[in-house]
Amino acid sequence: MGLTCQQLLQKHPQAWQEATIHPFLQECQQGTIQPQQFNTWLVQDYLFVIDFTRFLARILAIAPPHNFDILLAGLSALKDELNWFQTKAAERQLQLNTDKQPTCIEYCDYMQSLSATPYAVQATALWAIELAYNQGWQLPGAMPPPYTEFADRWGNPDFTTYVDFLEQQADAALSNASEEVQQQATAAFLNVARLEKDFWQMAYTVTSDQ
Ligand SMILES: Cc1ncc(C[n+]2csc(CCO)c2C)c(N)n1
Repeated sequence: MGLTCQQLLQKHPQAWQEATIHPFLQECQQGTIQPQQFNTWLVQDYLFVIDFTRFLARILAIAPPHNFDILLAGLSALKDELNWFQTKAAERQLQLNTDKQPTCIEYCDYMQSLSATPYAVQATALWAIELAYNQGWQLPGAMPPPYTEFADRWGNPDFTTYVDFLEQQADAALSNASEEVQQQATAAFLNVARLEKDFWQMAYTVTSDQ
């Protein structure tokens, strides 16, 4: 019996809710988030996306060629994404040349460690990481400025379509995976969910000098 991404969501609703529903996002939607907390998240997410770019490049290196279209689209979108983070940070006068916080380090180390796992596991993790932002920024509903463009960037229908393609690719890789690989994919999904929750929380626990 194969494993699918939808089964992971159905079997672990609590873990996934905690990854995608957080006071940070609700306060963005209400316009009540403290700028210092938002800025902490923004800088750390930029540092995360740099490592995510390397993670995606390593996935491309082991992907079957028929998955290249989607993965290359994702990689080339990251060029704009990183530039956009730099623009947002400059607008807020934030220093991007900053140390990673422990949660950001843990998440980046985790993505690095996934390179030792089979493609099906990495494709599942990639889908979960992107879905977390797609749903997280979509679920609260329309956000007021200056958060509108953040919510639109990751909640928009084109990004949802991209995440759907990632799901299809992960499902295809999982469909002929052994029991052991399916267990690894489940563990990856749960790790991503936990790290996403911790990443939102990081904005509150860290006293930022931003
Ligand atoms: C902690 C954290 N988790 C997931 C994402 C999602 N994400 C990673 S790269 C990227 C750009 C398009 O592929 C997006 C949306 C994030 N940014 N930060």
